[in-house]
Amino acid sequence: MKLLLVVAVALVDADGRILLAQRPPGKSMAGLWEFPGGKIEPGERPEETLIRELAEELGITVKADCLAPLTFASHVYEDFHLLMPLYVCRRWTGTIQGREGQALKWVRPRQLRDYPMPPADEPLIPFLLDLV
Ligand SMILES: Nc1nc2c([nH]c(=O)n2[C@@H]2O[C@H](COP(=O)(O)OP(=O)(O)OP(=O)(O)O)[C@@H](O)[C@H]2O)c(=O)[nH]1
Repeated sequence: MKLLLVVAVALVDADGRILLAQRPPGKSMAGLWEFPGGKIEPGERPEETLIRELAEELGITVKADCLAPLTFASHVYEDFHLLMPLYVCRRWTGTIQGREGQALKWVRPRQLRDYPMPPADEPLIPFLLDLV
């Protein structure tokens, strides 16, 4: 089975809320809420992937040393195995905007379970509850 490496980040604001992005219609798992991020392109370091994805998806600038590793997801989907490191970031520059038409929501860790997420993400929630 194919191993898919995706890198994601929990952006945390000054109130301890976490940013979720809603997968747009037409994509797999449309409507579910996920952490910003994406697939690692050949030759990229995971931090570079996140820096690129955060600029493309949200219009913000993040430095590699503001990305702290938190945990990872390992989940079997129907046609691939997802391995997804999750970073935490509390510092960025620029104003967050959904540049790909995706809805965005700042969510308190205790409210994360109110937002349907991809199945790979559910085991990550306790780590976020501990963090904030
Ligand atoms: N960015 C992100 N991707 C996630 C999360 N959880 C999760 O299962 N994934 C999966 O990881 C893959 C990320 O792909 P992507 O974000 O780069 O590309 P994409 O939306 O076009 O995916 P697609 O090829 O399934 O349509 C998707 O299969 C997505 O469903 C998450 O919290 N954040």
